[in-house]
Amino acid sequence: MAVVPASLSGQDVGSFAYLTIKDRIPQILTKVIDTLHRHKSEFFEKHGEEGVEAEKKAISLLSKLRNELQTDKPIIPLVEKFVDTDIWNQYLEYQQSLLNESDGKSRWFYSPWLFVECYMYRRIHEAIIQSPPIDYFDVFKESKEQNFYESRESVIALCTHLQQLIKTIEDLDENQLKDEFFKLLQISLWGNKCDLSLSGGESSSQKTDVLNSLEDLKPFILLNDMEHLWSLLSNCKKTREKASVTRVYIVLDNSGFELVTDLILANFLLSSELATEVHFYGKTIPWFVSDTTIHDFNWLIEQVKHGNHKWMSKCGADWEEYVKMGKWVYHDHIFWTLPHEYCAMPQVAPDLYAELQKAHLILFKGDLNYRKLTGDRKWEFSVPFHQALNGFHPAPLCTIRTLKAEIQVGLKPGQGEQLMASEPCWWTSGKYGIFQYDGPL
Ligand SMILES: O=P(O)(O)OC[C@@]1(O)O[C@H](CO)[C@@H](O)[C@@H]1O
Ligand SMILES: [Mn+2]
Repeated sequence: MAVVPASLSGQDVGSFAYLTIKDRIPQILTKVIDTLHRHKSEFFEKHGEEGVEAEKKAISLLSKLRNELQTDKPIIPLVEKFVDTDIWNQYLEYQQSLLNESDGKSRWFYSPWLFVECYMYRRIHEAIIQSPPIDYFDVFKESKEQNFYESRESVIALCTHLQQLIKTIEDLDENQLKDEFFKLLQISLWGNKCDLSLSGGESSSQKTDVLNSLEDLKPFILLNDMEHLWSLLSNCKKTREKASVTRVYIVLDNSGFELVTDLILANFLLSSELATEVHFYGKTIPWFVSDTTIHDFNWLIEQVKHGNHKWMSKCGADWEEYVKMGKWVYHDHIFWTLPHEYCAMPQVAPDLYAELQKAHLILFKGDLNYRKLTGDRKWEFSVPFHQALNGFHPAPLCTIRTLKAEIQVGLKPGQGEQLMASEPCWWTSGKYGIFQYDGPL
């Protein structure tokens, strides 16, 4: 095993991880409890007294969870049977086996941040599934929907742009097509600013005109491997035999505005023939507030289709058609909501790893994916991305992420230190973004 640095953790007082565990996570839990409260009458209407009792039970489980967290109690095993319960509990044991200090029990502030933060969302899910008949309830649904509604103007602008582009796409020369590809990649990048976990669950939608801001935002792209993506896909297009395929996989992040930007990009990939199939990977359970589940994916396409705007509706109708025709395929896998680093995928989820190996290119959206790709570890800024991936190389891949955690690799010597000196929050504010590629050049 290669030597890897220590994990980011709440032990480092004042770090972003510490502040997340201390402030942001309890704030999210409080919001979840409040959401359940607000739906009390809905539960009553649907399920009668049983619904109200279930709401009380879920709230009491969540209040207990918040107390465990705030008093830094030991991390306890999951109790409710679910597809991943055993894997989670094995992982908890594994984390305990790594401890040589304290009382040998994993604790919120002492254990790796990635582990405890994932565990918190998994415990929220447990509280819900332990509370039938409201065990179907997505506590983050409202916020995700609000994010979409508030971004309406930007969604219309993007759909209109895409439809105009498609009309003339066959007349574009190579350079023009490449420019358009780059534009939509950047839109998908900046779409990642809109996650709801960083804002503690508060509204974080897209209200500015992102299309006309791209030039101004360029200086904030710290690593820009877009050219590699173009070479790879345009080469696939040129050398592809008639009946063969080019598969692009998008490991999705947030629903709402970010998902729209990803679907716009995916639509362009098909229309430009840079890809012939797009596969999407979402989350099986509600995750990190705004992450996409199959319900969010279908809901959003439906909303776009009935958007009451010519070009928006056209996009929605086309997207529905792509799904029906199998040109767009949505996949679920429990691995995406486990706490493991991606380098563990071949052991933990060999079926998923084998699936990813079929991709011509995998796009990993968002900050959490970056944390899992690099193991959420204290890597030096200049360590090559390939090394930080620690053996995870299923296919050529690119991470598209705005920086929202204290982790960044692959920078030029001195670049990270310089940013640190001039702007201490550079890697947590979401102001900067990267396209970081790993694969054959
Ligand atoms: O993956 P995303 O949606 O881009 O970001 C997830 C995120 O908001 O969650 C954590 C804070 O709780 C941070 O790592 C990160 O900023
Ligand atoms: Mn997210």
